[in-house]
Amino acid sequence: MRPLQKEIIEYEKTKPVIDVDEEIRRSVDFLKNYLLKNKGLKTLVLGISGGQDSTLAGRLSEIAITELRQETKENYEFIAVRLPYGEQADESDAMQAIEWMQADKVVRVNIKDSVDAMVKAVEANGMNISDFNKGNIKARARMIAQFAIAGDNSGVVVGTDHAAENITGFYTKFGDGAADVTPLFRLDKRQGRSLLEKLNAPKNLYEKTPTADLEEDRPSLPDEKALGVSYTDIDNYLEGKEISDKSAEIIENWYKKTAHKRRQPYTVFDI
Ligand SMILES: Nc1ncnc2c1ncn2[C@@H]1O[C@H](COP(=O)(O)OP(=O)(O)OC[C@H]2O[C@@H]([n+]3cccc(C(=O)O)c3)[C@H](O)[C@@H]2O)[C@@H](O)[C@H]1O
Ligand SMILES: Nc1ncnc2c1ncn2[C@@H]1O[C@H](COP(=O)(O)OP(=O)(O)OP(=O)(O)O)[C@@H](O)[C@H]1O
Ligand SMILES: [Mg+2]
Repeated sequence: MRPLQKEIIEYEKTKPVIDVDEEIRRSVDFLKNYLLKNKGLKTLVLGISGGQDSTLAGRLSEIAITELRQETKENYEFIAVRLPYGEQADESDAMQAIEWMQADKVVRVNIKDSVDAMVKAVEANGMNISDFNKGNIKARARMIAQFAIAGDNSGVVVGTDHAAENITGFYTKFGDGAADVTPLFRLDKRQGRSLLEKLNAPKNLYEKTPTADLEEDRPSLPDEKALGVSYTDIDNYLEGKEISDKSAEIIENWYKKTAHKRRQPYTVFDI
């Protein structure tokens, strides 16, 4: 195994082989225990995009909340949040995911006006916000909405970060990277898919091509195209398998380049 590969696997805590039932239970119990240990917290809040990760994190959240309600007789709730930028091309997938996970409540916040207003206000200073940069504003607008909903409902924001995304830093810093609890941390992409399969999710949702879908110039751009490496290679790398030097180098470059996203802000004590 490559020396950095070993270090990354230890950091991401990915197992080469998982017991799917055990991992489902582990995530559900984690969410339940977190709410039970932090008295006053009653709600889990999560944006549902129609993609694999939020479908899984949403179903795990609903299972946790349903069990908590049954076991405590208290008013725990899971709020699924739709956060389209205007019209979303795969809106029907998002609604199918919400129906399947049986979310207690659905809230819809269209982020278009706030994102466009932010772009306009910044550009009024003579700057030009690129389509790529605007994509990160969209991810941060979604973060603001979810924290506002959590704030109004004694809730915490669920994040969908997992090993195969964390390793490449393929998320917006303080955007979708910002959350209170991340039940998928440790799992790679195919392991997440196997949890969804076990939970009897609709196949079209977990076999869908992963996309951040943040750019207007490149709609539904597959993550694998943006990253230059496949999730199969990333998963194999995280499971300690040998992959081509070319793919390993791409992964390790992303890992090094995005180190700043996996930590607290730098201070005078860091340099
Ligand atoms: N060395 C360093 N030390 C400390 N801070 C550093 C830094 N380099 C950049 N930064 C800071 O980080 C910022 C850049 O990071 P960031 O804003 O995240 O932006 P960036 O990493 O450039 O872009 C985010 C990437 O994640 C993808 N994404 C975003 C959201 C969701 C998903 C998804 O899969 O759903 C994917 C998106 O498509 C794009 O490729 C800079 O503006 C700067 O503020
Ligand atoms: N249009 C959206 N509406 C609601 N939430 C969203 C939307 N887009 C992104 N999100 C949130 O941002 C998270 C990060 O997006 P990401 O694309 O990594 O995950 P995903 O769409 O759930 O799965 P996949 O990686 O398979 O596309 C989502 O899991 C979801 O919580
Ligand atoms: Mg997506």
